[in-house]
Amino acid sequence: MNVSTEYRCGLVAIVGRPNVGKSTLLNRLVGQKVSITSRKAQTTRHRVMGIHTTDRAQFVFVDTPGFQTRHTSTMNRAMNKRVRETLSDTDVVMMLVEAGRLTREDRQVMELLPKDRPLLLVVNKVDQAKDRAALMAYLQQVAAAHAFTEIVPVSAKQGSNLDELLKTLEKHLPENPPLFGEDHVTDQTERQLAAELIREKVFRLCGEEIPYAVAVVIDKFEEEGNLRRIFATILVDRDSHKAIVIGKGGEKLKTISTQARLDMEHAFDGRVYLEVWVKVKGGWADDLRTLKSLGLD
Ligand SMILES: Nc1nc2c(ncn2[C@@H]2O[C@H](COP(=O)(O)OP(=O)(O)OP(=O)(O)O)[C@@H](O)[C@H]2O)c(=O)[nH]1
Repeated sequence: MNVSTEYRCGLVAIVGRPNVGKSTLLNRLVGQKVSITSRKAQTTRHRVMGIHTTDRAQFVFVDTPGFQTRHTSTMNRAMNKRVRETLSDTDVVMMLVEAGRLTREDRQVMELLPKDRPLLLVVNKVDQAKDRAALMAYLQQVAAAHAFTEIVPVSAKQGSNLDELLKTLEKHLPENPPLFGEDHVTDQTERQLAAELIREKVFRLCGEEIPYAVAVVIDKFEEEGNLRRIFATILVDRDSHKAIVIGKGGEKLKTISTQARLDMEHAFDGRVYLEVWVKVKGGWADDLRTLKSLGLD
């Protein structure tokens, strides 16, 4: 049997007003946060938040930049238009609400939902529902509020009914081969990946001249919206190696950090400010830091 003809894969947008449990659900569905080392054309308008792969399907969960429901000025109407366009770029839209609550903000989110995609309403936090009758009444209320393709009650926190949710989602994914292979996804943290990308550039750009192991320490890693500010130090064994890594007039180091930064922006799908220093390893303090960065302390 040719598996690829039956395999399902697609982009699943997760939307919902703040606090409905989007992050909790995503963590439950995909486990550890992943970094993508290779972006795909299909995902350029989205940020891939996580991937769940089985032997039958691959779910690529994405968020929708600019999704907001608070304002209705002209500028935001333009923004909402963009949000709508971005959402119709996905294969399935999954909207979350809290069991027992349907607020004005929820209704505003509903207004932004595309009409030509499968729409899944996930009623989260059912563990908080008072009783079965109240939950049934609530499900009827949300079913009347918008034309959802499916409604699935879950508790992201307790992990209940998530298999059912994935089964329902799978039905609505198009037949496609998986978008991401294992080699495109790493479960390294973004911090580790940043260090690895710098190290790789050092080897690529001065490999022959630096025969000894080079360690990269991430001194600071800050996230601010879509921008990551990363401060790193390349630790080398001797002064002569430091000179090689820095290069004439700092040219080599500049190339290393520019190439590493571009790779990071690609992998993290966001802007990166990168500052890289070179230091000669010396003394116990640096050695300790090196061991730490290698996870060997
Ligand atoms: N009781 C209960 N609480 C939940 C459940 N899912 C999430 N929560 C809680 O709801 C709160 C908000 O959850 P988040 O996952 O941060 O919500 P979010 O939608 O990502 O929020 P924003 O990042 O603000 O958009 C947290 O305190 C969660 O622990 C659930 O199934 N049951």
